Amino acid sequence: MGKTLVLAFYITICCIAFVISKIVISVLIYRRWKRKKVVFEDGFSGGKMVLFRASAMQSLKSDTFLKKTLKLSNKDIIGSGGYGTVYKLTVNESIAFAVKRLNRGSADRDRGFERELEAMGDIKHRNIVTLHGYYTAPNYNLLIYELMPNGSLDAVLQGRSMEKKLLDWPFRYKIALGTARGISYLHHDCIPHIIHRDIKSSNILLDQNMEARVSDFGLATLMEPDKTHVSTLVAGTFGYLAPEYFDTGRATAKGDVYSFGVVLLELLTGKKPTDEAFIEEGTKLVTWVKAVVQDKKEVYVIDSNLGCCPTDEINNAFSIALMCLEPEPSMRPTMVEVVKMLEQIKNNEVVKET
Ligand SMILES: Nc1ncnc2c1ncn2[C@@H]1O[C@H](COP(=O)(O)OP(=O)(O)OP(=O)(O)O)[C@@H](O)[C@H]1O
Repeated sequence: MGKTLVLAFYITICCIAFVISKIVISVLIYRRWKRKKVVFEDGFSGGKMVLFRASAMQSLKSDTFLKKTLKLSNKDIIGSGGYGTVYKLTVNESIAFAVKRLNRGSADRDRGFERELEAMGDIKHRNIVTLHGYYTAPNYNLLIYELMPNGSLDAVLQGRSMEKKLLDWPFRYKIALGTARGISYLHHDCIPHIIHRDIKSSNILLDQNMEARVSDFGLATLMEPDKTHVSTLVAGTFGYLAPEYFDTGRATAKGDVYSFGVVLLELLTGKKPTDEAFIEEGTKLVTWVKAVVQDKKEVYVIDSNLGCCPTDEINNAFSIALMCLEPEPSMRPTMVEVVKMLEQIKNNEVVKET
């Protein structure tokens, strides 16, 4: 009787394990299928369009989409950066995309396009802009993203895209936390891990709910799990780069943490790290804020548009920013720790140095 029971127990365990393994395999196959591509060749211009299979793309006919993409003109431009121009592609009243055009010809730009595909091809996270597909032609490449209706954080902070006063402390806190979660996902959950290398307010886009989405992976570096750094040529944006990067040329996750610290200061003070006033005075946003915090005068430097906000929350946010901006990289928290500390702010817990 005893033996029969033991046997029945083992058989049950085996059956459950079998069913669970089948479910896991099915989920993996489904996820891979979802990311499968629909490829559309364009005989006329010699280009190739690849659309990732996702719900947003399913209702679209690739040839209609391709025709609309090829018709983009100056009137559709919504932004431009050092590497390319961004257009709004309207499919119909309810569906629109952002299309970034990168002219080919320089190895730098081609490499940026490849990096973006490598890094973003498989990512799906609520705080990272989704890449829906791409188009590659002999003279240029296009990247097709979901459209972020509220534009970039720097435009909002500088009052270029919507009323700055709308961006009060609860919104800024939400943006800081969302950005931190997005970077934390890249650093800790993606395999291989991803170092963004160009975290700055113009690369943080805002969706219809003012939720932050990290974008622009043109400089991103994929890092094998056992590595701590990747050697690169100095690239990134002045004002956001960690000091050690100039000496070592090494891209590390702690470099992204530093850049995030600068963005957090921008959110708190409303000042641009590249503000000419700092250059004229021979200082930097980071140095200026450090002196202010040392004198316990945070309240005098916060952006007046933050509205009425709890002082302890603001002081804690300043402390987190300064931890991220530690000159010694090993003293900076990881992005997982940053997320935790930011979450503690709303739980009224005192943020402690890590
Ligand atoms: N998915 C998107 N939805 C809405 N607007 C976007 C999107 N992607 C980019 N933009 C707009 O286009 C602008 C330019 O973006 P882009 O990534 O080319 O350059 P950048 O980050 O501003 O500068 P650089 O690439 O030189 O560092 C952004 O600041 C933003 O306003």
